[in-house]
Amino acid sequence: GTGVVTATPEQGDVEYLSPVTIGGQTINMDFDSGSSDLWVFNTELAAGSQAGHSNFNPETSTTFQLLQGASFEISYGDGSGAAGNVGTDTVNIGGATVTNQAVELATAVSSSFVQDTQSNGLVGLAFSKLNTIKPVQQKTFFDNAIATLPIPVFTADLRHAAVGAYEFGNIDSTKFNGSLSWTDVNATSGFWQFSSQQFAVGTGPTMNLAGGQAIADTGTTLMIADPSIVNAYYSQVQGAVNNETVGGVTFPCAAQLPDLAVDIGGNYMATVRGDDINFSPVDAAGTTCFGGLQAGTAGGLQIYGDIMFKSQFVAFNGGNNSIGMAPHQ
Ligand SMILES: Cc1nn(C)c(C)c1CC(=O)Nc1ccccn1
Repeated sequence: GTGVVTATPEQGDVEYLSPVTIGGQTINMDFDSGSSDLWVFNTELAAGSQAGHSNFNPETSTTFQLLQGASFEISYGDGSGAAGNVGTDTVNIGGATVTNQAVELATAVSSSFVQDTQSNGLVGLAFSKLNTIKPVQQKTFFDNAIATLPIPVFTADLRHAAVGAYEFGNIDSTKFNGSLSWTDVNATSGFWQFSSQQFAVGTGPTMNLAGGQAIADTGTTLMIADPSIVNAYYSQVQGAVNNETVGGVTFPCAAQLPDLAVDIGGNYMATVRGDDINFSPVDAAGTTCFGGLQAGTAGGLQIYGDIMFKSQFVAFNGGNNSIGMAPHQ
């Protein structure tokens, strides 16, 4: 069957949380199309790390089974990470159910996860080749569910400061304008990766980023793009500065931010709304704001995170490894 769950933004759209039922226990988790481990806060974690979180208890699940000798260790591009043991259990996401899903029980998590008490783990939705479980790599929820879904797709409908949805096995055409533009992804990296070689700032000319590549990553808050894009963009924003102390580009909160259009696989220019690029104030007075568009390394992989998803409805097709996009309804 299909599955649909709410995607509720944390304060400031830092991440989006969705209910996941593991062995009958419902836990709010962060769906991440940029990684491939399903790991959860749990009762094996040190009490200090458990504090404030919903913690899965493998002992009270009648369907949990330890995967003897299995472990995981994951680190994310922002330096955060988690590690621990592994079991299997029945995982139900809005009705879409997998009976033998690898559930990774963190015994160590980095401070950024401990501090974010709204989030109790991640559901990795990239390709299973990125799963970190050893000695035998395991499959993602989507990989395990795909054969049972009416269509081999999940969709992300993320909104600014409003409740959206993740859906498995169905594309709700009431959620986007017009029709989806489809692009083949290159799954070799394990990410939902596509070429992104052109961009335009506001009503300006289309500019080239030869060889540009990007991933669609619901687990990343911002939009990490090539410095050439970032510089071209903020050259159009009065008062934008690269603020070393804050760790990225800031500008006056009153600044008028242009839209940014980015190429998706050569088939579609996805427009990211300028006001979504005004991410958050960095000072109490709300005078200076932090940009939702920040620079990655020149020539590196670009990460189109939640800032893009707030403007674009995205369908992930695991049947033919493609991504569909259209502006939100
Ligand atoms: C890949 C990457 N490089 N850099 C600099 C960043 C910020 C990323 C994205 C990233 O770390 N995303 C993430 C973090 C925690 C949990 C899930 N996803």
